[in-house]
Amino acid sequence: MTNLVEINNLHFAYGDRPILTGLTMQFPRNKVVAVMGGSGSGKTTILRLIGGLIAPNSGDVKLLGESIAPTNSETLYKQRRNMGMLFQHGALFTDLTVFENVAFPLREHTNLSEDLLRDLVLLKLNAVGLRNAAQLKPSEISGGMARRVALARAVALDPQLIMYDEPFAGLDPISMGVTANLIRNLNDALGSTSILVSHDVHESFGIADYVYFLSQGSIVAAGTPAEMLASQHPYVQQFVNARADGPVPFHYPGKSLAQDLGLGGGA
Ligand SMILES: Nc1ncnc2c1ncn2[C@@H]1O[C@H](COP(=O)(O)OP(=O)(O)OP(=O)(O)O)[C@@H](O)[C@H]1O
Repeated sequence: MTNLVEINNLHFAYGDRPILTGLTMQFPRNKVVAVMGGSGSGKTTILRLIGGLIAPNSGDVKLLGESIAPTNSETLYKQRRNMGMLFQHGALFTDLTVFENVAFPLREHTNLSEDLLRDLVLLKLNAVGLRNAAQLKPSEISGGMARRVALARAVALDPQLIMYDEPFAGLDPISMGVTANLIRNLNDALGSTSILVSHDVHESFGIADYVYFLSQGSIVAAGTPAEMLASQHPYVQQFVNARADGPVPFHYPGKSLAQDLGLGGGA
């Protein structure tokens, strides 16, 4: 099986508001795949569906050929064991040291001896350059370092799938580059598959094998970063060139301003 994750003709709505409409995507093994799209286009929703936090209305998400089972806690628990997630606001536990933050998933999911656990945690911290910060508390490290600790924690169990939601948000340019390289290197060292949700074209294109552009609930363009840079698709062009005007909507969908102000007029 070449795809670790497959999404087939998936529909999802929050209440009566459709978010994803006929979404089909593939995430091949050992690849870093970026998912890009305007604010509110449904990128985080895709990660939540893959993580089984929410269930599709129709269509399905498969991990290793098996449907993600949000309603079967035993199956979902096993599937989650194969996933590392770095969510947008995935903060560290502030009262635990850096070491204990990374040890947390190992303590939760395994019965490793203290010695083995210590070695594994130190290896993960070493991979993100923070072995010597193991005994510090989150309040004693920088934002970029905290992101790297969260990264070490996300890969503590050597997951086959690693999902990143806006991993570059709020980082200075150097930390951004460091984080991007880490995402690529961890993916290759672990032989895993990474899904990267990000607005940052430069960093994402620098490390991704493949890029999906999401708009209005489905994929509007996809290809390698080089293909996307050469694409004439107006949506891709607006994104890649960071233009304020274009098909990427600025307004949250709903009534027009004229309607809201009681001036009549169309949508
Ligand atoms: N729990 C929820 N209940 C209702 N609507 C929600 C919920 N979570 C998200 N939404 C809506 O679903 C849409 C898609 O949200 P999502 O977070 O997936 O977008 P996104 O592409 O990740 O956006 P951003 O880049 O701004 O983080 C948004 O319009 C949002 O308002």
